[in-house]
Amino acid sequence: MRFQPEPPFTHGQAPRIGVVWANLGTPDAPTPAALRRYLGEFLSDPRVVEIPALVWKVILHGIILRVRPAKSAAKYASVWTPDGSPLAVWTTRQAKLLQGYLGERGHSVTVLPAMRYGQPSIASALDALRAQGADKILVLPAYPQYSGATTASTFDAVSSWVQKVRRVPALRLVAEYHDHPAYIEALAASVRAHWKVEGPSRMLVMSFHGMPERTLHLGDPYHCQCHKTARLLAEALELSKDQYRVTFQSRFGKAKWLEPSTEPTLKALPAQGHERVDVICPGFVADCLETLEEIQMEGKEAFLQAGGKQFHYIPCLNADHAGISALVQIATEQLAGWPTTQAPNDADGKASAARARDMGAAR
Ligand SMILES: C=CC1=C(C)c2cc3[nH]c(cc4nc(cc5[nH]c(cc1n2)c(C)c5CCC(=O)O)C(CCC(=O)O)=C4C)c(C)c3C=C
Ligand SMILES: [Fe+2]
Ligand SMILES: [Fe+2]
Repeated sequence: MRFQPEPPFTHGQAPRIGVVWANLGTPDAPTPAALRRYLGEFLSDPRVVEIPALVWKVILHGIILRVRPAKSAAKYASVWTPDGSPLAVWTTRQAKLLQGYLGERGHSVTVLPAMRYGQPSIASALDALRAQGADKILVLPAYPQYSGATTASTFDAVSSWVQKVRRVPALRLVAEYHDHPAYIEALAASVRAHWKVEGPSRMLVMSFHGMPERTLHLGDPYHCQCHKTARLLAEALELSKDQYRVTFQSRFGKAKWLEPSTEPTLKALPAQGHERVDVICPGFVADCLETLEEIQMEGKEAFLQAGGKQFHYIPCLNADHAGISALVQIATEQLAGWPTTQAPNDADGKASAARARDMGAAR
């Protein structure tokens, strides 16, 4: 069958509005086998690695998937929690909180977490929302800054699902929110809260996930959006230019990536007179391998070994009240015009009355 069967429909069923809170995905265990599955899917996405397919297939299967899974599994094991991978734990919790906060503000919507790679897949979240009767769905990626590798790839997954569905719901895709005042203020509040306990820092490093530099020249707005987020955050914190740095982490492969790189920057700071550094990762809304292992563990070690004395990692927004409130504000603006404030019973009553009338007229 070309199009999958529609979920059962009962006349009078209240239409629902759904939100998909979409993140990258993470392995389901910190083991080489799970990493091979995860990296195999992730790194086969042409949005992530933009080199000719055949050449990449040979490198990926011949080298990378033989070597990297064991190394990455050991890194994941160092941050794994009793409830699973931090990225999965936070993303699930954030979806629940988002639905709860939206409900408290009178918006009756179902929010489901989804992962671009692994489970729960974007298609399964969209199927689940359709099964609940959702005829309007907002897709909110967990990426404030747009990039082809992340945001566009999420939209690709939505579009593949659309091509298999008979009754396609109304869809809205949120492309970016890198300069949204509520998101900037949530980040600023998290830094201020940290400084209230630890005292202010003379150097704040804002570390974003890297991308191949070529994507910048090809017109990907990611680099520009990271810099705008950083500038707005610095302004909110009243930092002068010499009190913060914008860096890029998680380099992959041999191509040139965006500069400056986080680790060399951290290593250079002590010689420039900085005994203390505070690091925040504003592009990640949830702590994950890249923030916990690469920054909080490896970054700290690099800074201390280079002569630094105090390394402070400022966690991602995670389940932070201001962070979730910012996401609620972003979602609410994007849901504008959709009847989210209609009480389900009310909607149910109106829908069944209207349908009964339609059916009567049709007979
Ligand atoms: C060519 C490779 C990669 C590109 C391009 C890339 C872009 C990119 N990634 C994120 C966010 C995350 N990446 C994470 C892990 C991760 N990223 C890559 C490679 C590329 N990322 C790899 C191989 C991995 C897996 C870990 C490893 O083996 O090193 C994660 C963490 C996932 C987790 O499970 O915790 C996130 C989040 C962004 C935002 C981005 C482009 C802007
Ligand atoms: Fe990545
Ligand atoms: Fe990494």
